[in-house]
Amino acid sequence: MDDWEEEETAPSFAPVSSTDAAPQRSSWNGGARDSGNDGDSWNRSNRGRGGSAGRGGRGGRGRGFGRSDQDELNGGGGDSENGFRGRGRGGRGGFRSGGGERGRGGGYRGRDEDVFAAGDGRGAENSDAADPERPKVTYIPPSLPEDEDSIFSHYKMGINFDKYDDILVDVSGTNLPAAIMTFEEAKLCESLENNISRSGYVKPTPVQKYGLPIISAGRDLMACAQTGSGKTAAFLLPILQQLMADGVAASRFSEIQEPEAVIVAPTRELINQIYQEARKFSFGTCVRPVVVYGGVNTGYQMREIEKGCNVLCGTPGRLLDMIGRGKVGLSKVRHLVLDEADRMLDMGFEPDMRRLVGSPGMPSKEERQTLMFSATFPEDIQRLAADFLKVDYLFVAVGVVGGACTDVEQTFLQVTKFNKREQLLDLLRTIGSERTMVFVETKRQADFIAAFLCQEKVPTTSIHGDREQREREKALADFRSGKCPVLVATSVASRGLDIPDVQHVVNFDLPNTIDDYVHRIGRTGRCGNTGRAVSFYDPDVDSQLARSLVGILAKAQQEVPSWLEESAFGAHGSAAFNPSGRTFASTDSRKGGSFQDSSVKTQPAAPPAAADEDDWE
Ligand SMILES: Nc1ncnc2c1ncn2[C@@H]1O[C@H](COP(=O)(O)OP(=O)(O)OP(=O)(O)O)[C@@H](O)[C@H]1O
Repeated sequence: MDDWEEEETAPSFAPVSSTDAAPQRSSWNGGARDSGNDGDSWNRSNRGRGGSAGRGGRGGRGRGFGRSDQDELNGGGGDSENGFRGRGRGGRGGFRSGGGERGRGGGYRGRDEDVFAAGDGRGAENSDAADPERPKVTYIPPSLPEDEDSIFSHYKMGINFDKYDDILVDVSGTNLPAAIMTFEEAKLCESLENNISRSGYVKPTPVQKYGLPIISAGRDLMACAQTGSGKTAAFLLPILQQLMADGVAASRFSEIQEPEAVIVAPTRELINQIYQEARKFSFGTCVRPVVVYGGVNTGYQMREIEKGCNVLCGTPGRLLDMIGRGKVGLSKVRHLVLDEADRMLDMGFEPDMRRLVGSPGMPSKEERQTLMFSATFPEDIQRLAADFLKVDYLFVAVGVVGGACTDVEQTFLQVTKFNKREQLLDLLRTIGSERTMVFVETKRQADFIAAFLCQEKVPTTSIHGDREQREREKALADFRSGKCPVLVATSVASRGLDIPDVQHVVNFDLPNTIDDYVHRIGRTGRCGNTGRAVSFYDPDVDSQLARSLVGILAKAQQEVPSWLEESAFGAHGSAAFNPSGRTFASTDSRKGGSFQDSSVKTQPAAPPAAADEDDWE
C-alpha cells in the first residue's frame, strides 16, 4: 500500500448530531473558548490561523491570510480579518503520467485536498512527503442501495414547478437547435425514458428544454439557470443518451479504463450526488458511472474504476491523481462537464482545470464537447471559460443570470455579533423540527455553533472541510433522514446539494460574495418547492454586501428592508437604483456590454474564499 494513498485529514473537533455530541460537550465546555487548549482537536484547529495560513507544496499553493478564528472563539462573531483573504494556488509542477517515481519536488503526484485542508501549515517539503504521523485514509463509503425504490426515490415537484415555463430564456450563439417541450421530443432510448419517468420527471425544466437538444447536437454549452432547476439532468441525460446510442459498455477487461465522459464538481458531496444521479439514469444499461473524491481510500476507488468506467465523476484533485497513476486514460473522452463551472474556473480550481484539459490523451477542445453549468456566471469567469470551449459555444441564460431562486422568501435580521447566537436559537425554536441549514463562515464557527445548539438540545449536526469524510457523510445522512433537522455548514455545502425538504436556510454569517449567497439560499426552494432564507446582517461586517443584496432582492421581486437600502445607498435611498422589475437579463459576455444592473456587482475572477479557507474538494 503506498504511503500517499492513505493520507488523511487531521481529525478535528466534531460536534455532530446531538447524540454524538454529548460526550464532546464537556470537552467543548471545558475551556476551549478560554484556553484554546482543549485537547488535540482544538490545537490542530488553531494551527496557522490568524496569520499566514500559507500552504506550500505542489509547486506552491499560496494562501493568503485567514480570518482570525481566535476571535470567533471569543466573540462568537468572528469579525476580525487579517488582511487579504483571497485564495490562490500556484501550479503543481509537471504532470506525472503514471507509474515511475512518485513525483517529488515538482513532479505531479496527485493529491488529496484534505491533506492540506487540515491547515496545519506544513511547508512544501513536508506536505509532499509521506508523513507517518498522519492518519491513513481508510474510509470506504457504505455500499449504495441496489433496490429500485431507493435508487429512484425522489421528492415531489413543488407547486411552482409549472411557473418554470414562464421564465424567459435567452440563447445566444449561432445555429441554435430548437428547444424541446417534452421528453418524448428528445427521442431518448427506451431505458433512459423509463428511468426518467421512474424518477418522477414528467416534463423538462427550461434548462433541460434547451440543454438537451443543444448537447445532443454536439454543441459546447455554457448554461446558467437558477438553483434547483434541474441542471444535473440537463447534462446527464443527453450524454447518457449519446453513450447508449453508441453502444458503449463498461468492461473490466482493460487495465486502463478510458471513460467517454468526465464530470468535475468542486465538492465531494456534490460529485457524489451527481454520480448517484448518473447511476439512476443509467440503471439497467451497460453504461457504468464511477465516482472518485478525496477523503476516501484510494485503493478502493481504483478498484471501482477497474470494474469498468464510462462516466467518471470526480473532484479535481482525486481525478488528477487517478489520471496521474495511470488508472484512467483520457483519449476516449467525448464529453467534459464542469458543474458549478464558475467555481471550477475561479482562482482556486482553475489551475486544476487547465491541468485536466492539458493531461496526456485529453482530446483538444475542438475534438471534445465541453459543457459548463452554474446558477452564477460572472462575466470575467465567462471570458476565461471561453478558453475551454469551442468558439461557437452556445450560451443559455434561464432568467436572471446569477439571480436568486424566486421561490425562496428572503428576509434579513439586523444583528450584532453579541446577539447572533440567541437570535439563532429563537429562530430555530420558532422553526421547530423543519429541516434547516445554518451557514457560518468558518470551520471553527461551524463547530462552535453546532456544539452550542446541541447543548441547547437542538438536534444538530455539522459539515465542513476539517471533518473526516466519514463524519461528513454521516452528517449529511443524519440531516437527510431528519435525525438531525439542523445542519450547520460552511460554504463547502453551499453549492449543488439537493436535499429533500430543506425548508429553511439561515445565514448566521453572511458570505463574502453575492454569488455564494445565491447558492446558499438555493439549498431550499428547489424544483418548484417554496423555501425561506433568513440572513443575519451585522452592519459592522456585512455592509460591503448591502448593494448586491438589495439588487438580488429587487430582481427576485422581494421586499427590500428600508434599513438595508439605507445601508446600501445611504440616507437618500436608492433614487439611482432601479432594477425595473425586469425578470430577465442575458449576460452572455460575448455580447459585449453587460446586461446586468450596474448596481449588482459582479464577482471578481477570484472571489474571496471562505474566511478560514475551507477546502471544498
Ligand atoms: N424535469 C424534472 N422533473 C421533476 N424533477 C426534476 C426535473 N429535473 C430535475 N428535477 C429534480 O429537481 C431537483 C433539483 O435538480 P438539480 O439538483 O439538478 O438542480 P440544479 O439546477 O443543479 O441546482 P443547483 O444550482 O443547486 O446545483 C432534483 O431533485 C432533481 O431530481
